[in-house]
Order: sequence, then structure tokens, then C-alpha cells
Amino acid sequence: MLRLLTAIDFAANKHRQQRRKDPEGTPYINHPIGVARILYEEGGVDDTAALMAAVLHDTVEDTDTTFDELTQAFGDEVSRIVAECTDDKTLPKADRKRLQIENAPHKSDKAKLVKLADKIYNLRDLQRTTPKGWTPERVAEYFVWAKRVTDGCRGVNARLESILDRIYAESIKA
Ligand SMILES: Nc1nc2c(ncn2[C@@H]2O[C@H](COP(=O)(O)OP(=O)(O)O)[C@@H](OP(=O)(O)OP(=O)(O)O)[C@H]2O)c(=O)[nH]1
Ligand SMILES: [Mn+2]
Repeated sequence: MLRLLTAIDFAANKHRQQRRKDPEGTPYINHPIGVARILYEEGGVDDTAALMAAVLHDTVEDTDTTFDELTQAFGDEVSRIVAECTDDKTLPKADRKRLQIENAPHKSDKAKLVKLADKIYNLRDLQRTTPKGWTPERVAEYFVWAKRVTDGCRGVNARLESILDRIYAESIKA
């Protein structure tokens, strides 16, 4: 479990100059820490590798962190879970979004858990406030897209899945 503290410190350093897209400019690190909290507290997940991967899940996608660095610091399993949760930013956005839907069902159970908690955090954020520059249409499209991704991650945690069911019932208009 102390490895989890090391991961939190690592992620906090990597994300230290980043802010969320909300109007308040919340520190980015609130997101990965919150994703790990959702996994543990709301999903009942106490697997250390999954919780560490949750904390680290955006470090490669959004900072200069490499998978080699993660493997060195935290081992193969954590690095692989993060890899499964990392979009290829060299691809056009439409391809990245499509690939998340297509690849979701093929991910490991631990990667699916991180994906479910990541989407819960982001969807709650969208219910709370609108990111800078987002139109209502873009927000609505994110809910529909996120549902397609998380539908492919089902079967790993009934509690997280029912939280998502409620969020979609509240926010996706037929
Ligand atoms: N809802 C919300 N999202 C914010 C905010 N600030 C940053 N984000 C991040 O923005 C991403 C979603 O925005 P998009 O425009 O769809 O994706 P993009 O950053 O990949 O282009 C999420 O990345 P991600 O975690 O990698 O997840 P995802 O791309 O798999 O959804 C989310 O964490 C905020 O204030 N509210
Ligand atoms: Mn994320």
C-alpha cells in the first residue's frame, strides 16, 4: 500500500503544471486521485496495482512520462494497466474516440475498472460544470460516447456499472 503513496507523489509531480478544463482551473491531480478514490470507496476495489494505475492513468497520455519510466518505478503490471488506458495522441481525435469504443471489450479486468472509474469522474464533472469552450452539444455527445465505451467494460464491477446506469439515465435524453 505504501507504493500507492509513491504513485500519488509521482503523479502529482508529473501533473504539477496542469489544470482541469473547468472554469475554476482545478489542479489536474484532483482527477487521478479522485478516480482512485471512486475505485476504492464506491467500487470496493482494493487491488493495489489497480489503484496505482488509476492514480497514474493520465501520466503518459498528458505528460512527458514514458512506459519505461513507469515500469522502472512501479513494475510491469502497473505499467501495462496504464498502457491499456492510454490513448495514442498521435492519432486524430476521431480515431482515438472510435478506438476507445472498439478496444474496450478486449481490455484486462483491471484496465476496465480504471476506465469505468475514469468515466464516472469525468461525467460527474460534466454534470457539475461545463469545461471551458464546450458547447452543450459537445457535452451531450460526451455522455453518449462515454456510454459506448463503458458498455464495453461491463462485467467487472456491478457497483460502478450501476452508478454509470444512473448517470446515463439522468443525462442522456432520448
Ligand atoms: N469532464 C471534464 N473533463 C476534463 C476536464 N478537464 C480535463 N478533462 C479531461 O478532458 C478529457 C475529455 O475531453 P475530450 O475533449 O473528449 O478529450 P481529449 O482531451 O482527449 O481531446 C478527459 O480525458 P481522459 O481522462 O483522458 O478521459 P477520456 O478522454 O477517455 O474521456 C478528461 O479527464 C473537466 O473540467 N471536465
Ligand atoms: Mn482520466
